[in-house]
Amino acid sequence: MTQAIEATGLVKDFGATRAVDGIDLSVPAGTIYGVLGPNGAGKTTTLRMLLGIIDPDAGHRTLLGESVPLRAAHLVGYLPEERGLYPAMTPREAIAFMGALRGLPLAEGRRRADDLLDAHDLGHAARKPIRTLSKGMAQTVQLLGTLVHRPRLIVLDEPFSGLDALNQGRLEALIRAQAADGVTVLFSTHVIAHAERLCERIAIIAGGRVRFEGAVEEARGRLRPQVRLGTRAADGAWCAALPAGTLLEGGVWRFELPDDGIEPLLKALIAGGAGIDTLSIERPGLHDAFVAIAGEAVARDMAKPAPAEVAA
Ligand SMILES: Nc1ncnc2c1ncn2[C@@H]1O[C@H](COP(=O)(O)OP(=O)(O)OP(=O)(O)O)[C@@H](O)[C@H]1O
Repeated sequence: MTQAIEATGLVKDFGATRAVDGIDLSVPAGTIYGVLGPNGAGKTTTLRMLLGIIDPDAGHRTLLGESVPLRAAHLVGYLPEERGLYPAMTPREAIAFMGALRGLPLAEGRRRADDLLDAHDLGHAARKPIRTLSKGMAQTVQLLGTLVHRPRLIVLDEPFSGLDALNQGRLEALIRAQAADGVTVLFSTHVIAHAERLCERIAIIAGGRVRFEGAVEEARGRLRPQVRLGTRAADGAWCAALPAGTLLEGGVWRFELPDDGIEPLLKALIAGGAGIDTLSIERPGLHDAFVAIAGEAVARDMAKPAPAEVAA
């Protein structure tokens, strides 16, 4: 199997609302894959359909080779967007319980829970009621419960929301470690930076549709590198050599890298006595690519926190 997940033409309506409007995506086995989109884009509904928690109104999906996704449930770990653990349970019991729900014997679950909690600096809290833990600690416990049965595919819905910077960094490390072990990781996010740092491939979703699906590098490659050039001379005949569309911003020329590279332009500037002060050539980031693909309005919506984050 080369694809951990394949979906074609997924559609889901809730009453008069079309939450997902014909989504295709494929997640290669062993990759870290990001589903990016603003709140309400249809990410959660898509993940739930992929996992078999809800059925699509139209379309097909295959999960770890199973056309009935629930048949692969024991090989899958899922962290839902709504977090919640029984407050009276201990982390050790909660993790073992979550493993048992995926077919792991309880005794083995407890053993693994102890190891996982120790490895994540939570050994001291293993036997305390969850209600006494901080929110970040409880979220880590839930995540460990998602991993305890050693799934081959992990699906995390907005896993970074509600975590402080330290715990976000830890979660990034954990996702990388899982992928290094050959586990496929699929996560949704409305924060482009997390996807840029972690993902090989992404789907950009807005309004229930996929606007882009493919490698992060391919998305970034859709935009040309940007050149910033500072010159000592304010103008001269050499200005004619600057590409069409060049802007002057705060005394610095800004333009897209020409097809034939920077050298012919530099020769013209040197010959014309422009006096080169500063020069930088920058590859566009995923944020710029996102704006080009999905538009400014969707990119602005991405910056808005999820309702759950506002309430937190
Ligand atoms: N069970 C439901 N009943 C009615 N409408 C729903 C239901 N679930 C989702 N929707 C609607 O479907 C659309 C997509 O929601 P979805 O939760 O999939 O988006 P999302 O991208 O995950 O956003 P968020 O991160 O805010 O959850 C939204 O308009 C939402 O209000």
